[in-house]
Amino acid sequence: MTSSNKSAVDIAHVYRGTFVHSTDHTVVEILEDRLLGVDTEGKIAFIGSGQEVGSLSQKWGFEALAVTQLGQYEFFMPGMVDTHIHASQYSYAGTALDLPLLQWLNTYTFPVEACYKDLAFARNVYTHVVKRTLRNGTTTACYFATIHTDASLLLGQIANDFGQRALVGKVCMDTNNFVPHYRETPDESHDETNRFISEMLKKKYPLVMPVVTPRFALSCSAALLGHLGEIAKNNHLHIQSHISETKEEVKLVKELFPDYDSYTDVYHKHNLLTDKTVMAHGCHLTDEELKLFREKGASVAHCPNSNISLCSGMLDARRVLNHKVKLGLGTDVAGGYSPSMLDAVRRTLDTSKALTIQDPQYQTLTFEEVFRLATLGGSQALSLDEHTGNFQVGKDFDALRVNTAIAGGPIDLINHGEGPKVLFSLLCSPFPFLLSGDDRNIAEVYVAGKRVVPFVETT
Ligand SMILES: Nc1nc2[nH]cnc2c(=O)[nH]1
Ligand SMILES: [Zn+2]
Repeated sequence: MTSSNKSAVDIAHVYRGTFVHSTDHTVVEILEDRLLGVDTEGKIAFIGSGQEVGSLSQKWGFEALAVTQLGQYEFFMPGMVDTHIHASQYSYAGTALDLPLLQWLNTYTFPVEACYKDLAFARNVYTHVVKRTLRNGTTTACYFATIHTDASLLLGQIANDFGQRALVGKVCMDTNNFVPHYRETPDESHDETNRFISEMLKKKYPLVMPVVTPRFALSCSAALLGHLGEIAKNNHLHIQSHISETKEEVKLVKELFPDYDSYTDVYHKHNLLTDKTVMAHGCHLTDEELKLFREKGASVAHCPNSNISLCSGMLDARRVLNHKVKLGLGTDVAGGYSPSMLDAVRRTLDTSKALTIQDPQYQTLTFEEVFRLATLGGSQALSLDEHTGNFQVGKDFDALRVNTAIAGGPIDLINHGEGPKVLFSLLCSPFPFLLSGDDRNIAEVYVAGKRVVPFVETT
C-alpha cells in the first residue's frame, strides 16, 4: 500500500466500520468503529479502534486516506459456512419434495445425478451453484458432487476459479438397486476416489480440498466403507456422509449391519468417524451415538430445510450442543429447497421453535446462537476454524459486507420516533438482515481477502 511500511507484513486493505462476529466466549460480538487490516496474503493483520487510525497507519504502514469506510447501515460479518450441500442437485432445487427420503433418492436424485457423466451439463450446473451460493454469502461450502470423477474435479476447478473455499467430494456408492447404472463396483469406487484425490491435490488449489464421501451406509458395502476409511486415514482427509436422517433409514441400516452397535458404529468401525468427519442430519441419533461423536471429534451438519421438506425429522440442536458435539448448518440442496444459508438460519430457528411448541420447557436456540452456527460453528464443524469463521487476527478475511438499508432491498428501516429505542438499535444490528434480508443486502463478499462478489465479468 505504501513504501514506508514499518511492520513485517504488507497491508493490502484496511476497512473501518462495524464488525459483527462470534468467538469461543461470546455468541455475538458487535464491534463498532473498528479498523481491520488485511495483509497481502488475505489474512487479518490487525483489528484496532477507528479512533487510532493515525497511530495504526504509522505502525502498519498504510495511508489513512486509503481506508475503506463503511456506511451508517453497513457492517462486516464473517462469510457463512454451508457444511452440507449437493452441488449436483442444484439443477432441480425447489422441485420434487413430495416423497420421503428413500423414494425421493430413487425417483429423482439418482436419475439426475447420473446425468453428470456429461461434462458440459456438469459445467453448467456447477457454475450456477458456485455463483449462487457465493452471491448469497456462502464463503465456504462442503459439496457432494456425483460418482463421476471428472465432473467432481470440474466442480473443484469452478469453485477455485470463482474464489470459493470448498471441500469437494466425489460420491462413492456401490449399492443401488433402483437405478443400477448409477453405481460403481467397490474397486472402481476405491480407484476413482484415489484418482480424484491425487488429481485434485496436484492442482494445489489454495482453498479447495477433496473430501472422502461415502454416500451413506445404505449405498455402501462394508468392503467399500473399509476402503474409504483407509484412504481417508492414509491421506489425513476430511470425510462427509449422511447419518440417521429418517427412522426408516436407521431401521434398514440395523438390518443391513446387524453386528454393529449402532448406525454411528458402522462408520466408526470403518475409520470414518474422525475429527475431520462431518455427518449430515443426525435427527435420530441416540445419546450413546452423540457421545461417540464427541469422543471422536466428529461433527453434525444440521439441515433443517431438508429435514422438514422431506418430513425426515427434527434435529434437537440443543441436545447436540449439550453433548458438546461440533454443529454447523447446511442447506442440503436439493432435499432443502434453498441454496441460501440465510434460509438455513431461519429454518434452524423455526425447528427450534417447533420443538418449543411441543415442549414449553425446551431451551430454544437464540438468534445469536444460530448466527454463530452459520459462521464460526460451521468452520469448527469442518475443522477449518484455524483459517476462517470469525475476525480473529491471523485468520483469512472471509467476510460479507452487508448493507441493511440497501436501496431497492427487502428491508425498510423505519424509525419509531417515540417508540422503544431498543427496536431501532436492533434494526441496525445483523438480525433484520438474518431474518428479512437477502442477497441484495450483501454488497460484497470476500474470501481470503479477495473480493469475489460482485463477480468480475469476463467477456
Ligand atoms: N438429503 C439427502 N439424504 C441422503 N442420504 C443419502 N443420499 C442423500 C441425499 O442425496 N440427500
Ligand atoms: Zn445430503
